[in-house]
Amino acid sequence: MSIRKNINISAYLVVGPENTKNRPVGTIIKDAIEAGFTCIQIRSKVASALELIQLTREASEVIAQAGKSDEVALLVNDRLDVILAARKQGIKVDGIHVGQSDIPVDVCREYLGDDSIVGVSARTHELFEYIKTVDVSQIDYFGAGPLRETKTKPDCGMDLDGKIVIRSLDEISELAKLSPIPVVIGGGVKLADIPPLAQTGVDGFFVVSAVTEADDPKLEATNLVIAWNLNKLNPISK
Ligand SMILES: Cc1ncc(COP(=O)(O)OP(=O)(O)O)c(N)n1
Ligand SMILES: Cc1ncsc1CCOP(=O)(O)O
Ligand SMILES: [Mg+2]
Repeated sequence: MSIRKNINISAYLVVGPENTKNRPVGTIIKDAIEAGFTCIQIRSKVASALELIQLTREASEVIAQAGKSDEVALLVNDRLDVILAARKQGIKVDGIHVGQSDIPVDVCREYLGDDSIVGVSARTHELFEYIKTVDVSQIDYFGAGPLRETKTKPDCGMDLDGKIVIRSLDEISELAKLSPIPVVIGGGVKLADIPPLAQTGVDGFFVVSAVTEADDPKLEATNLVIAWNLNKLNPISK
């Protein structure tokens, strides 16, 4: 079955070389996958296209070596060009994550094809109206948040007036109920947040620093996965 139909965003790592305290990205990804993470996104605002292709290749190999190419999705943030180039080189990349100012969803879908995953960051401004009304026919999940401000992405949750809007657990529960497609929540998420977040009914959490900056990334990733699995509600069927 295509990984798109089987998408699992319950434990989602976003990572790039600027996040790892100089440790190899591939090693952090390996730790996360062995800990049970279900989705990996390569995201770098500093790496060149060639570096991103190489990181994507390493991530894809790590997933394959773990025997999880059919269960752990590998996405690239923003860079449709990088995905197309990687695929041209025979690298298995499963899709893209784009935000509100990135390449439009219909273009991503056209170039990546029906078996690919296209994830989209939900709009901050008028979030609930957006979730209820946007055409989701080509979108596989919404990324939303933040739970709190985060130095990993200082503009996360920035409203039209430049203020950062954080989301309460009640708002996140509402989002889970309203969204016609799965929702993954990130931005400032740490281990202690997982039990209440898992109880909101969303489909998953995403983290950067909780894992990539941990003294022991594998242990932290393991604890995050265990906490999610112990506390998650039965997903709302969508
Ligand atoms: C899973 C997930 N959700 C949201 C984002 C943020 O995407 P975007 O708004 O495009 O911002 P950048 O990540 O490009 O800075 C994400 N990357 N992943
Ligand atoms: C990529 C991204 N998109 C929204 S918040 C964020 C960064 C989250 O980083 P952290 O988990 O370190 O707060
Ligand atoms: Mg983006």
